[in-house]
Amino acid sequence: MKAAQTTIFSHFQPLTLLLLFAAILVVIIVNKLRAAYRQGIREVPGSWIAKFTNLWRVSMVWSGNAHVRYCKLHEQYGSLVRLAPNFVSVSDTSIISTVYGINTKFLKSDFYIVFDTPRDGMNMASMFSTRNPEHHKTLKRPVAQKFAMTSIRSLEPLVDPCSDIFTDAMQASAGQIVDLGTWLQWYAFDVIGAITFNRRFGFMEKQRDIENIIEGLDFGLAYGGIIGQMPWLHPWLLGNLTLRKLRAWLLPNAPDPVRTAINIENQMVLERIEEYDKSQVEYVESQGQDFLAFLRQQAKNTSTNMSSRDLMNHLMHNILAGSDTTAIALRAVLYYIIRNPRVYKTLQEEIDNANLAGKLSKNVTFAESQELPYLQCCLKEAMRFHPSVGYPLERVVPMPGADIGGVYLPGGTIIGVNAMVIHRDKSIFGADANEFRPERWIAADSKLDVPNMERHLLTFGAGARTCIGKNISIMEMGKVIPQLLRQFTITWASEKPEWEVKTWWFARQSGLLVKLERRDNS
Ligand code: HEM
Repeated sequence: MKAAQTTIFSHFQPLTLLLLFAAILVVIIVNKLRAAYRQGIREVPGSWIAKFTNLWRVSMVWSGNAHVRYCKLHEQYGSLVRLAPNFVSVSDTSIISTVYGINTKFLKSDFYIVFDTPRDGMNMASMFSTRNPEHHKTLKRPVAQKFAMTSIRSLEPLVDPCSDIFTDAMQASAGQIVDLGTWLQWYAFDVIGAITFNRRFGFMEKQRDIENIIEGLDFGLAYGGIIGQMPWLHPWLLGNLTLRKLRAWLLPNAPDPVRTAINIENQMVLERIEEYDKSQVEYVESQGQDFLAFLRQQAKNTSTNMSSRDLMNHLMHNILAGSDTTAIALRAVLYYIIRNPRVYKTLQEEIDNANLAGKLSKNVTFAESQELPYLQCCLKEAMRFHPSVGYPLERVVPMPGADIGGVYLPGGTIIGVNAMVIHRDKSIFGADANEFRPERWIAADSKLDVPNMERHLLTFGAGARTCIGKNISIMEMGKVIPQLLRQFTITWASEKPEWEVKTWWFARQSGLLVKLERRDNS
């Protein structure tokens, strides 16, 4: 044994070790050079460091300024920008239908694995995060009907009590400075709880971050946004079940998105599933418009048995995909209205006239909101000016490669179009694309090609994987905003001239401090 050890050791003399390291270094350098100067992608301009390492891209998103940086990079380099050895950001809009369209061969990249959620000891892809088109179809089939326009109205009775709690709380705070951004987040979370499993989280009633849900999910977004740039790290970090347990044991008070998700599942969703299963007749008849009731009822009607894992996957996914996104859009609408007196006045007049004509119910309905054309323009313009997602929607170029914006990129290259960049494209949205101007969406008045603008509005993504919850959000916004503006005059009350935006996947705003004064209508 001793002799054997001596023999092995004798092979590793300093010179041998040095040669070994040198060989490894040469292999790494050669691989880096090959990746950097791969045919096709080498023609794409960008920072020279980005050719060699993903760290450049990580440093770019780390600051939370990606929404600004992406725009500047495209201004500097043009429609294709290389941000990493294997990643190209694209602002050439002619590729959108090929890359994102129905039956596309450009599949979601591994960026999305950071949004898989843990369940039963494994990481599980959701309808949003799955990279596999067949899996996507399987997940989408049972729920698609509930997201359809025809079903949206059935959700309104679940939304109305949330709007009342919200406006009542604003009544109580009238005249004081209110952090409207936080309230809109509480509102959006409570609405999504109500429509998903017929229970509000209670953020608005308790006026605080219950069970640190918001803190945990914020941390998850920052983690996902940064680690998603190097997704191969994820299995060694929060994607690793053992490491996660160790982290929770060592740092019990640190924000933990996984624990947050598990807490929501165990403390809220499971309880509702049990309640539903115990008294389903009463539940369905009295309140059964929510997603849980729909899925349980559908399984019963079709004699299919959706596993509790799949059921949980659908319900949790609604909560994760539909809360922050809507809160960001709501903040954007109100912020830009408040900061643009001309727009505010026009919108206020539209709402007041409709109200005087008896066209608005106590709880404004979705149908009524759609009869307010200027409001609809404000919603679109705010979501154009400040889309909720601030990163490119990443897709993988299929084998053997594809022509992207005039450059033939090899299969396996990751590309993505960023709504933040496209939405400021003057050739689509007009010379004043950098201004907030809802009138651009009025087809009769606008000198712009409005249908073309609609096609390039990427707030909800595009094509095969476009947002399935879009109508729910538009319904939510269309209902609450007129209700709020009918009751209050809202003014900017922060000492700072603007809000602050930090982007880690979602472009989240803070500092939306306002004062609400009661109006005669309240
Ligand atoms: C203003 C609010 C919202 C915005 C801005 C938004 C944005 C988006 C975007 C950009 C995508 C595409 C992501 C990609 O291609 O990588 C997406 C997908 C998705 N969103 Fe939304 N979303 C919103 C509200 C909602 C709501 C309320 C729900 C559910 C209740 C929801 C559920 C989903 C789902 C399930 C997908 C994946 C669809 C698929 O791959 O088939 N979203 N969303």
